[in-house]
Amino acid sequence: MSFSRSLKNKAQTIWEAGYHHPFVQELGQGTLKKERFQFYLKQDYLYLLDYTKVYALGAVKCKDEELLQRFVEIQHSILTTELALHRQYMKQFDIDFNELKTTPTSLFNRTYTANMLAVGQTGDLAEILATILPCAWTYYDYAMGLKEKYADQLEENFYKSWIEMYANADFLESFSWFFDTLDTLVENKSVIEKQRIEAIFTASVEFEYLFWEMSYQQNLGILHK
Ligand SMILES: Cc1ncc(CN)c(N)n1
Repeated sequence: MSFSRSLKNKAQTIWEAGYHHPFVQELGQGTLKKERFQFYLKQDYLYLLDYTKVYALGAVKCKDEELLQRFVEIQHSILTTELALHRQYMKQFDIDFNELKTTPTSLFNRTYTANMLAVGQTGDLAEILATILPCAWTYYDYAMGLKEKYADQLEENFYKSWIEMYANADFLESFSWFFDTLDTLVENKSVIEKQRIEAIFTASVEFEYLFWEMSYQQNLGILHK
C-alpha cells in the first residue's frame, strides 16, 4: 500500500472512534437531536471558512500549475457547494444567516483551524496535504459507512442530503489526486520527515473526533458554560 493510503491505518483507533461517535451514528439513524446539529452547522460553517484558507496557503507554495489549479478548485467547491448545503440546512432550521456574525467560534474549533493554519504557514506541501486530508477523507468514509449501514432508513432520514453529499462517488477522483500527489511529494523524504507527516495527519483525525464530541456536547468553551 502506498504511503498516503496507509495513513488511515496509522490513525485506525481514532478513525474508528470517530465513526462510532454518537453524533455520527445518530446522524446515520436520523435520531440526532436537532439542537446538536444546529450547533454543529454554525460551528462547521465558521470552520469551513477558515479551512479554505489552508488551501490558499497551499496554493501559495505550489510550483506546479496543475497542483495550483487543484488547490484553488477544491477551495472553490467548498466555498460554493459545501457551504450552500449548510445554508440550505440553516434555512430548514430557521437559523438566520446573520446569526453567524454573532456566533462565537468555539475554543476547540479555533484550536483545530489554528493548528491547520499553522501547518499551512510553516509546512511544506506534503505537510499541508496531510493536515487537510482527514477533513475530506473521514467525511467520505463515514458517510459511505452510514449510507450502507442505515440504507433501509435513509429515505426517511432528515439528514439524508447531508449523508449523500459526503458519500459522493465524485470525491473518489479527488482522493486519487490527493493520494498520488502526496505519494510523489514524499518520494525523497527521510523516515523522520515521513513520521512527522503521519503525526500531522493523525492530529487532524483526532481533531475531527473532537469536533463531533464538541458538537454533541454543544460545547463552546469554558467561558461560555
Ligand atoms: C469539521 C469538518 N471536517 C470535515 C468536513 C468535510 N469537509 C467538514 N465539513 N467539517
